[in-house]
Amino acid sequence: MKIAVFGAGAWGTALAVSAARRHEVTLWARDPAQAAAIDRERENRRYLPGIALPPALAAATGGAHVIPRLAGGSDLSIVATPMAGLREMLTHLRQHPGPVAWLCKGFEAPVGDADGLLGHEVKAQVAPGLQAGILSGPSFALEVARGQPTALVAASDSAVVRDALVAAFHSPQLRVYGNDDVAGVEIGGAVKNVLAIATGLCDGLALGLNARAALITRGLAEMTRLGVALGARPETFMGLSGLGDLVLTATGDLSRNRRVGLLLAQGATLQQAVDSLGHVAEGVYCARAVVRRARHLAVEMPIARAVVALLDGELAPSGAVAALMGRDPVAEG
Ligand SMILES: NC(=O)c1ccc[n+]([C@@H]2O[C@H](COP(=O)([O-])OP(=O)(O)OC[C@H]3O[C@@H](n4cnc5c(N)ncnc54)[C@H](O)[C@@H]3O)[C@@H](O)[C@H]2O)c1
Ligand SMILES: O=P(O)(O)OC[C@H](O)CO
Repeated sequence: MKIAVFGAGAWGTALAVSAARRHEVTLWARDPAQAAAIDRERENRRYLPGIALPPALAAATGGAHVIPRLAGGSDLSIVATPMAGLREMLTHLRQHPGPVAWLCKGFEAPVGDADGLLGHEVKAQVAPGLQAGILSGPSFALEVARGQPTALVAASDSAVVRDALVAAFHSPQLRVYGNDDVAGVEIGGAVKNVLAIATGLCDGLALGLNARAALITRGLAEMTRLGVALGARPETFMGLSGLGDLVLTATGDLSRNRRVGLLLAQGATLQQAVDSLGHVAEGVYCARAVVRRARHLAVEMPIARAVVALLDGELAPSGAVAALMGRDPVAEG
């Protein structure tokens, strides 16, 4: 099949590499110099160094006007930008019938009094006719690019989209499970980023393994509460995009979000932490949206609130710990 991947960061490149072992893949980079370097060097040295690109992967560039044409010539289009680029990409794809899937894990940053939206809510606003979904789950780009065993979840209310994602990416190295709980899969992928900042902080402060297990477990409870309030199924949070991605991101040192927490614990400023990554850490950008939506729905999310207070400089790392541990006793649930 023919697959177009829009966005040549670490994750778009890794999935393009994985699919190009069996399919014809075009990897679109918005920066012409980056596209030329990828084609010349047969490697994405800026975002995924050390991974050779298969011959069936071609780099492309060009302004927004080429996006509908590339999508039209493909059986599946993948939006591989961070959450901040999803709205614009879907706008360029609004006349396209699909199938389309995005990879980003987050909420849009809130604008004014409006809530920050999940991917499917952005799609409903800008491209309501598009057959679309999300590919998510516990997956570090480097491991997927190396062909290490990984399981993903393809979420869409359209069986056409789920089937296209399975046909494109399922392989002996990569299992792709279908799910029609789009909101649940999106919320799992977004909230785990915020919680990974918290566990990075916890480990950076050497608070211990008990503390880390408590954060993961109580974080999962927060994620599930928000998800159910937003219409997701509770069992989704026991799956790949809930517990699975939370465990990976909260404990795996390849995680950029976890690294933000580790760096803050060492005394770095948020700007220093973000600058040192060279990649997006979505938890930094969506934590406020998570907390705001929770507040509007009267959902209690103390860990996410502590992360926002830390990111906003209202609490120091030690203050965030004290704020969480000093809360009144409550029943587990
Ligand atoms: N890296 C991973 O292991 C991984 C795994 C699963 C999901 N994700 C998610 O995939 C998304 C992309 O992550 P990544 O690791 O590829 O990020 P990255 O930082 O490695 O690369 C981001 C890419 O998007 C481009 N970009 C940035 N802002 C843009 C915008 N507004 N419009 C268009 N293009 C833009 C950049 O030029 C770059 O090519 C994130 O939401 C991330 O949470 C990442
Ligand atoms: O590096 P992170 O923290 O953005 O996490 C990458 C993936 O989302 C893990 O599934």
